[in-house]
Amino acid sequence: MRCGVTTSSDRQPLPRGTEIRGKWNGRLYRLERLLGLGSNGQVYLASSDNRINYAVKLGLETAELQGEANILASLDQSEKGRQSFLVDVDDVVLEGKTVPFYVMRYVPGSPVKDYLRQNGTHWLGVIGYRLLERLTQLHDAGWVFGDIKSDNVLVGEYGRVELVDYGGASAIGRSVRQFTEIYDRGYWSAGSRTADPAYDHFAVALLWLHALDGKRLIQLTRTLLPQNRHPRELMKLVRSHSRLLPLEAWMEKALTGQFESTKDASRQWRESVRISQKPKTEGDRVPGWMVGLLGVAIAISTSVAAIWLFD
Ligand SMILES: Nc1ncnc2c1ncn2[C@@H]1O[C@H](COP(=O)(O)OP(=O)(O)OP(=O)(O)O)[C@@H](O)[C@H]1O
Repeated sequence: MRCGVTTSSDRQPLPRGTEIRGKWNGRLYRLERLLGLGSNGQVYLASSDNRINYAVKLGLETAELQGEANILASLDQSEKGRQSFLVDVDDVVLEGKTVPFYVMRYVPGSPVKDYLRQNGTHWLGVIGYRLLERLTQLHDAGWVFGDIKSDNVLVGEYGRVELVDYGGASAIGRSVRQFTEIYDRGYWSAGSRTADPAYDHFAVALLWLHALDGKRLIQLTRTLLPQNRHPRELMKLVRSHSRLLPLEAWMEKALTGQFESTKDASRQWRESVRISQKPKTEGDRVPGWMVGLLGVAIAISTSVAAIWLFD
């Protein structure tokens, strides 16, 4: 969990149009707008060489930022088939102070909770599947994401899913570096904080509970005595929610660490969604194109195919 020490996020955001030039590598970035304030730093959408597709993270804690950049570099190394995420690491002098920063590929999209609110919960099947596919790649490369939560799971056009904030990623077998309390299996007495794929499966289940039934989840965390925090309490929420009930078996396995692998979690998700999409009444019917979209995501998992579907 993050400790609440003072960091650059407590500082006023830098005005739009601020230019920063790296002290060592010399690249110039123009900060276009603030994307997010984290406990560790400020993240800006930025342009360089007239391309607006960078996210620059500025912080005051050199060690912390350097640690995050190192993780991103190792991830790029172990996931060679993917487009690199880390672009640059440098320092900039601002008002006489040296401020470390690193530059990432910009990920367009909205936090998954907002996306489902704006576009409808019928997107859950496709988004959930794509999230599990991304986690499969990460786990196969030897990493656990750790800090899964709505702000870190961004959904773009046609339900495309990308993770941000890899600062919390941990090598499998190490302790989870960073987590958010209500998503943490340790908090719910459901297992250790050792990084294994099941740690992420648990957090994915909490993500769906939080996104679809946030009020009751928060209420539960406020009223339960610590010794009563347990997956069975979470399952009571699942069983009494019309959207989550069809995913009951999947949610139970995720909350109790019963998937053999993330591939297995992904396969069982697909199966649960397929069954839950069978309409019980006419009004229940999931749009045909949505079923098709999941089918195509499964077959090829590329957005090109999704765009084609809409043409
Ligand atoms: N590469 C990116 N592309 C787009 N948005 C991003 C990117 N990286 C971060 N963000 C946005 O900035 C926010 C804060 O960034 P980040 O999570 O890295 O900071 P943090 O200090 O680790 O935050 P937290 O305390 O919330 O974990 C993210 O929630 C996300 O909305």
